[in-house]
Amino acid sequence: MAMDKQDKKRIVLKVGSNVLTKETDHISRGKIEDIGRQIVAMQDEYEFVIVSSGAIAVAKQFVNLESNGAAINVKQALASIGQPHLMRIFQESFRDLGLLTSQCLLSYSDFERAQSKKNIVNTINVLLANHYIPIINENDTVATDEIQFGDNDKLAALTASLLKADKLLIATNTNGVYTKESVEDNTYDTIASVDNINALENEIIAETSTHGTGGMKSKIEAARIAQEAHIETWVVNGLRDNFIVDAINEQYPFTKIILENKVEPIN
Ligand SMILES: Nc1ncnc2c1ncn2[C@@H]1O[C@H](COP(=O)(O)OP(=O)(O)O)[C@@H](O)[C@H]1O
Ligand SMILES: N[C@@H](CCC(=O)OP(=O)(O)O)C(=O)O
Repeated sequence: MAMDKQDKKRIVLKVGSNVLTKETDHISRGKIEDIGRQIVAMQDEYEFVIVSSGAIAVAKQFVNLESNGAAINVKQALASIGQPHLMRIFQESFRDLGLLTSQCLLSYSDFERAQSKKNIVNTINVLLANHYIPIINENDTVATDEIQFGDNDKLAALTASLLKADKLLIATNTNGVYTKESVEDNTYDTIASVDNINALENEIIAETSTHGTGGMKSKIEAARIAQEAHIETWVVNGLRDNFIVDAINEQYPFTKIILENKVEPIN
């Protein structure tokens, strides 16, 4: 039996540049189709809001900007060039699967103004009620480096908390957060479930991947914001096919950052 809209679980899914490029120099249509197919498979039970990076990565495949200006402004210009291409790829790929898309560009300062917050919630609720999938990115042109340009992990967490999401999924290029020791000896053991964010922070090494911006640090900071809003965060491996459905069915290792003092049931 199909569920009422109100009964659907709301997932905010953040996809990083590395996932969208599958760690290459090009945006992967195949990955965007993989995300779309999973949304179709789950749409009776879940509604999705996507926070997508990739504007800079997509622009880099077309242009090499000449500039003596600050590196941040070059990135902002690249984002401006890449964003419409990124949206076109989402729109075309999702349309072929029968999914409707929309674009929302948000800034951190929008989350500090009551009226803006109200408008974000109301707009996104209208979109979802009409079966449009909101695809959010930071409004990179107006972003400033003081507020950490390029940290879509935090943007996704603020969005999840504003929209009262049931879960925040951060898709990256690892099987979640690995223990520091296992990274150092190349065995890569995933921390399956954790409620203590301070302890988790100690596992991070200062490293980002080829296209990545915030590294694991910004994902854990995002999880802290989500946890404060009583939302569980899952750090999942977006490079795998079917990574959302398989995470829900616990078919590969990933990290759950659960609410504080919540004891996980023993299977
Ligand atoms: N403990 C850890 N476990 C897993 N990845 C880690 C850890 N510490 C740092 N990292 C780094 O964080 C990267 C993911 O973040 P990032 O490069 O910003 O990717 P994204 O584009 O998905 O946001 C990993 O590829 C890895 O290099
Ligand atoms: N807004 C930028 C992305 C910044 C960002 O957070 O990147 P990532 O670490 O890959 O999630 C873009 O669209 O390229």
